[in-house]
Order: sequence, then structure tokens, then C-alpha cells
Amino acid sequence: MISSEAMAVRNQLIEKGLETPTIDNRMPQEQRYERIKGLMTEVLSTLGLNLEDDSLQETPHRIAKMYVYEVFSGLDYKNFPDIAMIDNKMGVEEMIKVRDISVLSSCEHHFVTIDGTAKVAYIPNKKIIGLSKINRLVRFFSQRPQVQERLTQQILVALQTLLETNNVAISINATHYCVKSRGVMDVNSKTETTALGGIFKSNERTRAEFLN
Ligand SMILES: Nc1nc2c(ncn2[C@@H]2O[C@H](COP(=O)(O)OP(=O)(O)OP(=O)(O)O)[C@@H](O)[C@H]2O)c(=O)[nH]1
Ligand SMILES: [Zn+2]
Repeated sequence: MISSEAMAVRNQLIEKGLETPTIDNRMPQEQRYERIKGLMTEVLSTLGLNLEDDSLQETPHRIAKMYVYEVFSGLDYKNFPDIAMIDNKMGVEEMIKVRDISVLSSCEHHFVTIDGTAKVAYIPNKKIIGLSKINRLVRFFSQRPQVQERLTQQILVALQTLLETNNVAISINATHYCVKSRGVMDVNSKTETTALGGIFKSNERTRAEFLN
């Protein structure tokens, strides 16, 4: 079942043109897994690998399981985290900032790892979010084929929707293994993306407090 929070976030992303481009192929998870397993068998044998070898035998199964149930599980809103919100009874008016949130995602151009950290901040309105739920949201949207810019925006919009305020900011600093382990093979470069909402965009001091 897809929760009402997940539906609200999804609708906002669609409205803002930020949803991950997907097609509705109506294939249940188990069927997706079976199909990918068969197709990966083709890929591996086309590469010339011997799938009768005991180490390689289960690799099509492992890859299909990893795609459907692990690294791309965020394509399915049924896996959207349960979000615990609490009323801002204590009247918090200052910035809440969480740093060093792990970001492990996959680049949609090459299907290899994006590895980094996120910093998230918000100024509460009527609601406060359970801290671990910020990490879970980051993780949900990371578990999709991604470009870092879209990932950053999706987390911003999700938090804005759930917290019922525009005053949210996020930055992600990440290494792209498609840049590091292949292609240009730059082992040092990192990419920083930022998405600012509400007062984080309009007020220089608030923005500076977040960015520094
Ligand atoms: N903006 C952006 N680009 C990304 C991201 N992840 C990967 N890319 C880039 O996507 C581009 C794809 O370029 P292409 O020329 O189509 O692919 P390619 O031939 O494999 O390119 P090289 O990586 O330069 O070898 C590359 O420049 C990647 O570095 C991302 O999160 N954001
Ligand atoms: Zn890439």
C-alpha cells in the first residue's frame, strides 16, 4: 500500500516536473526480478562468462535481486518510509541542521555508484520531523537511478511537503564512480549540489548560516 504522505510527495514532484522519468509497466516486483534475471544471464554470457562456474552461477539472480529489492527499490512508492511527525509544541523557530547523512546512489547514465554525504536544514513551522526520517528520505530517493541535481531537488520537495514549509535547504557532496573508475578517471573530483527553499533562498544570512 502507498501511504498518503508518499502520494502527496509524489504529486508535488510530478507537478514540479521533478519526478524520475518512469513508465508504468504494471509489472509486479517478482515478475521484474524474474525478467531481469533472464536478461542478465544474456548479458553475462554475451560477455563470454561461463555461468556454469560456481561463483558466477548465481550472479544474474544477485543482480536482479539487487536492482529490484535493493539499489532501485526507491522507484516503488510502496517503499516510501513511514514518517513520524511531531507538533512543534515547543515553538522552535531556529534552524535544525543535520550533517553527514550518507548518500549512496546510482548514476542513471552508467548505473555505477554515487557516494557522498548530504546536509539538510529546515526552520520548523507547525511540525517537526523525526531525525532518522530525514536519513530515510535521503535513502529512499537515493535508491533510484539518479542525477545528483534531481536527487537534491527531490529531497527538498519531499521535506517541504511533509514539513508544510518552504524553509528547507539541502546540499549534497558526492563522488561519481562514473567519473572516478571509468571514462575520464578523475579520482579526486567531487560534485556539490544545493537546493534552497523559502528563506534559505531569499535571506542572505540564513543561506550563509546553512552553507557555512
Ligand atoms: N549533471 C550530471 N551529470 C552526470 C551525473 N552523473 C553522471 N553525469 C554525466 O553524464 C554524462 C554522460 O555523458 P555521455 O557523453 O553521454 O556519456 P559517456 O560517453 O560515458 O561520457 P564520459 O563519462 O565523459 O566518458 C557524463 O558527462 C557524466 O559525467 C549527474 O549526477 N549530474
Ligand atoms: Zn555516470
